[in-house]
Amino acid sequence: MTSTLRNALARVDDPILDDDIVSLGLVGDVEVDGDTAHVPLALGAPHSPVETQITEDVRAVVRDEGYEPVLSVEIDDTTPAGQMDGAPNVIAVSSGKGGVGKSTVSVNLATAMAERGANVGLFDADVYGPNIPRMLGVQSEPGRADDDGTIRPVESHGLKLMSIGFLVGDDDPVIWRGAMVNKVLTELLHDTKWGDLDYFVVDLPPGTGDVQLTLLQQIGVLGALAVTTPQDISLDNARKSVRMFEKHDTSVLGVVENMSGFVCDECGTRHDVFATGGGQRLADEFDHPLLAEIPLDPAIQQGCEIGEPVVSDGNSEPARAFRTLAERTMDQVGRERRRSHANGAVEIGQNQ
Ligand SMILES: Nc1ncnc2c1ncn2[C@@H]1O[C@H](COP(=O)(O)OP(=O)(O)OP(=O)(O)O)[C@@H](O)[C@H]1O
Repeated sequence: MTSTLRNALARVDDPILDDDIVSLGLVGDVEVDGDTAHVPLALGAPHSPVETQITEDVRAVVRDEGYEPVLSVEIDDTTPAGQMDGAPNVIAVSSGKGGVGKSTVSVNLATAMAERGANVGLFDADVYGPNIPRMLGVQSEPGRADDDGTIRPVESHGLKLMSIGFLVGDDDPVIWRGAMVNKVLTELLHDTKWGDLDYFVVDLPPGTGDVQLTLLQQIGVLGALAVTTPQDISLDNARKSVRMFEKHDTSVLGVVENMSGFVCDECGTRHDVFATGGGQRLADEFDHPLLAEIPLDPAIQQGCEIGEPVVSDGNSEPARAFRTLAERTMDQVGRERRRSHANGAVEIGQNQ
């Protein structure tokens, strides 16, 4: 009976890994109990579009076979899980240089993931410009938790937020040396009571120095996003970021082109203020996907000023672009995790 069900589940495809979920080793031991079928699935990117589709397809097949589905989700893989309680999928948002919109991308990405139903933590590690609390309109400071002295993150827009800005204030010039920055960031990260998270977005300081590397190693990053604007000078810096990740065996989930073009309200014409096609060129050069092109739009900047991420703004063009970014990023996370599980399963001979 369970083998019939297993065979039926092979009708469900993983559209990213391009094979069926049984052959990929994503279906564990199926158990039938009366008219209920328990199906363990190896999935790693909660609320991602593709994994949502896979679970819906599995439920439909199980029902077609005459059972009520009960799914459980657990994954074994070799990708780094965040080294915090709850081992979330850690996504580092990086840029080779400051001012390209890395923090704006981090905030809107994290908000969009939370709006899809995921538990999301956002860590503002940008020591040189910790302005995420302001971008989220956060007035309060994090509190000490009563029981064990850990710090409780601030909750805002469905996210759990901790920022180095809560310690230094965003007007204070940071004159710390690298070692001190590392120490403070590491303590802040580990002393925060994050709870169970699905995704953990880290807004890295711009550049490719020691601070960035230490953080990558400390947190256990699953993959990075490289944010760039379209013009050559920004691309040169973004290229350095991508090389830094590759050198340290950190996957690059994709490239984000920000300030990609400005569409005039009045005439509807697109103006490529900062040249065009740079993000795609960078993506092609390293064979990574271009995940989104975020337009240059005053609403994005205004959202940052008033503390309301533009992604929550209904159907506007920038909101849609950030939502696309979140969906594709989550799908890239799922791809990394399922692929790693599938490869492991093949190696240890479980995928027969
Ligand atoms: N697509 C966009 N359209 C309009 N304004 C934008 C866009 N992206 C970012 N901005 C604005 O550009 C400024 C810089 O953005 P942000 O602080 O996110 O950059 P950053 O790369 O994180 O900088 P740093 O690393 O120096 O802190 C902000 O005022 C922000 O509101």
